[in-house]
Amino acid sequence: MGDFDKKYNIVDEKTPPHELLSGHYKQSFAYYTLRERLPVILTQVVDNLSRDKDEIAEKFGDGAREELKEIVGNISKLKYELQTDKELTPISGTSSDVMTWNIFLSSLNENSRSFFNACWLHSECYMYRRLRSIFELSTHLRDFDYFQKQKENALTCCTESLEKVAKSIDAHKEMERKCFKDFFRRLLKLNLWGNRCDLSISAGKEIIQTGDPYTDIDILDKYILVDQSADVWECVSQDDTKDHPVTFIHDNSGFEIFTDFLLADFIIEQNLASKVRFHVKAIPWYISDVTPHDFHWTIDYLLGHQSETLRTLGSRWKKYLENGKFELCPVNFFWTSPFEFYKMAENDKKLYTELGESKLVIFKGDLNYRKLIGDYNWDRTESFETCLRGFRPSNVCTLRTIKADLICGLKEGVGEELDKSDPDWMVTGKYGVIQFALKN
Ligand SMILES: O=P(O)(O)OC[C@H]1O[C@](O)(CO)[C@@H](O)[C@@H]1O
Ligand SMILES: [Mn+2]
Repeated sequence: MGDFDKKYNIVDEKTPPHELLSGHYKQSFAYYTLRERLPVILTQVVDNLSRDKDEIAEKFGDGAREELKEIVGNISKLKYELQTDKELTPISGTSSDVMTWNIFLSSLNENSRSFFNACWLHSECYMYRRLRSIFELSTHLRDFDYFQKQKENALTCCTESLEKVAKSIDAHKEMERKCFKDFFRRLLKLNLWGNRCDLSISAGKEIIQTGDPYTDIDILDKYILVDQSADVWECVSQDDTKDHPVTFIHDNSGFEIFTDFLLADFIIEQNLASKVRFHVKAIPWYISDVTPHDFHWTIDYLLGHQSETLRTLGSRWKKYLENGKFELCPVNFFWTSPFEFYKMAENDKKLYTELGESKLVIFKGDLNYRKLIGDYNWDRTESFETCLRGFRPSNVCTLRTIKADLICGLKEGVGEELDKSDPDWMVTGKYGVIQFALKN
């Protein structure tokens, strides 16, 4: 265990003998994120509020216009605290997660309880949680989603591509059952690359998906550093588990959630599982993460689209929601807590048990990956199973494009090669992994 880790009370028997990622290290991506990326994200929220103030006042009333001034002041205060590495003070708010957050914060050692000295995962989640409190404590804007417009744009700006993908998939569906394995693996890869499109990495600018990513998908295979898609197929195609759901832990709105639905659709159509469950975030999170509103909005948007292909998909998915083949799980604050997933069994036993009912749980994206293996400087060849530290409530799959400097499960030499050929390979989202672990 590094000296730095010893400063934390969060150390327990599952803590690996590696350094934590933290803004404390000036050459790190954590430092760059806290110093450059997060202040920009806060500034953009302020800019968007001022740009949209008339629209907001129209929707939430004149009281909201008045409150906006105070809200902007509080966001600036949060930005100042972040930039000057202030202490992570208790969260105020009315939601049921406030107490858990504050107990967690008070468990951190005093000398590591600040933005740049805390573990990166914790201080970054903390910033998004504090931002939410500012609105939560207001009278008129409690339910306002300050990232909503960006999330909606992320879908509406790529409908051409959505249509192409959907058409191309339909054409391929006519295949024989013996080819379903390849078809499924392609959908899985499409779903992986859909994760390139999150908004927090681009500080809120849309990443426009063009072309037909389904047909082009094989070209990207060279960027998949670990490909266990065959194991995922093995798991999902087991006949004796088809009465068990497949569960998605969603990540981003826009193109990504569309590809989540395409994969879920295939699972239902091919009767691989009787239902697909979806978990989303309870509050606006990391700009693009899906909330219940985004989930329904996406399906309704497709349902009302002028493209017949998209309308057909939208109405099928709406029907699945009505007949229970798709199930949006009740919001759970565990997903926006500071906890790594190995802590789920002790912090939310019910959720852990519920995930255990599934034949497969698919964790989408970079942040979920960080919570699966923890913000540690793992040996890059360490096995995925080891890094999960016991968190295997069910068969677990992760589809993650690499946007943070932590990874596991690589073959010997792969990381070193990339360090030389593409020094930024861990933070651009250009590379991805499909990793899988069997239930405990
Ligand atoms: O939407 P995702 O894939 O979880 O990515 C979230 C973003 O947050 C980070 O994990 C930290 O800022 C990035 O590395 C990534 O850009
Ligand atoms: Mn995200």
